[in-house]
Amino acid sequence: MQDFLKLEQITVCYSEDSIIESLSLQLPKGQIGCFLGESGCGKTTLLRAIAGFEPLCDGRIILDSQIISTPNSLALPEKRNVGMVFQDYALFPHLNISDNIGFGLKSLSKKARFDKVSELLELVGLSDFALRYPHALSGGQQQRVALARALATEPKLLLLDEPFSNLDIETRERLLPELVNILKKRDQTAILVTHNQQEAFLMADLVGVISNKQLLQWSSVEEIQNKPADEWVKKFIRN
Ligand SMILES: Nc1ncnc2c1ncn2[C@@H]1O[C@H](COP(=O)(O)OP(=O)(O)OP(=O)(O)O)[C@@H](O)[C@H]1O
Repeated sequence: MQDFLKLEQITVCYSEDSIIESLSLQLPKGQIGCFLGESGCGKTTLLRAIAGFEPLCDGRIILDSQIISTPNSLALPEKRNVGMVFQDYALFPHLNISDNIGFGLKSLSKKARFDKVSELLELVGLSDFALRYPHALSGGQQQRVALARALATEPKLLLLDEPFSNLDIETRERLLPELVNILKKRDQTAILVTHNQQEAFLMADLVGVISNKQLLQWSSVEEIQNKPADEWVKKFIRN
């Protein structure tokens, strides 16, 4: 399978301090990768570097055969065709839910835009909320709008930072297989950051365990569970 996303020995720093050091991985098209690791290990920083919000100190990032980050060049987030769902939703407060989801679809005809927004509203279970404004939705509902908005532009790569953290268990259990289903149907390549191992194991084709600035293992769920790379991964996975 052709590697669609390649991180080649990337180092990400804040000021003088490196947060991620010489990290490499490949993700084939249509696969879902997931980063796991203890709080503060750099999962979000890594996601932000892939999205183009953080420059690299070293290495390069290649997406669909295009170099999108090196220490000397950084394709802007909006130019690299990467969608991101943030922990804090980042919805437009002055737009209703339909317009939030359809924000990136202005080049479509009114009808095509309406159909696309309707499909996404249904996907995230918010068809009855199309005309509401973000402040009148629960945190979980806002998170689902953010997800629908990110999927709307059909990005080459979808990045999800703790996308389910504000959802109740029932919604999470309903949405998770639905999300995997829709990503797979669209051959959507995605990377997810989560604290929840169960979630990672249910969703991911490839799981990455990060600790001490390094990617300790990047492999299938089965391999992570049956052949952990070292004692640290073994202990972390069993926790
Ligand atoms: N803008 C910033 N400037 C300086 N240091 C930062 C900045 N953002 C994050 N850090 C530091 O970088 C490290 C990694 O943070 P990051 O948010 O990437 O971790 P994380 O694994 O996503 O954590 P969590 O699971 O708690 O969300 C932390 O030590 C954090 O304090």
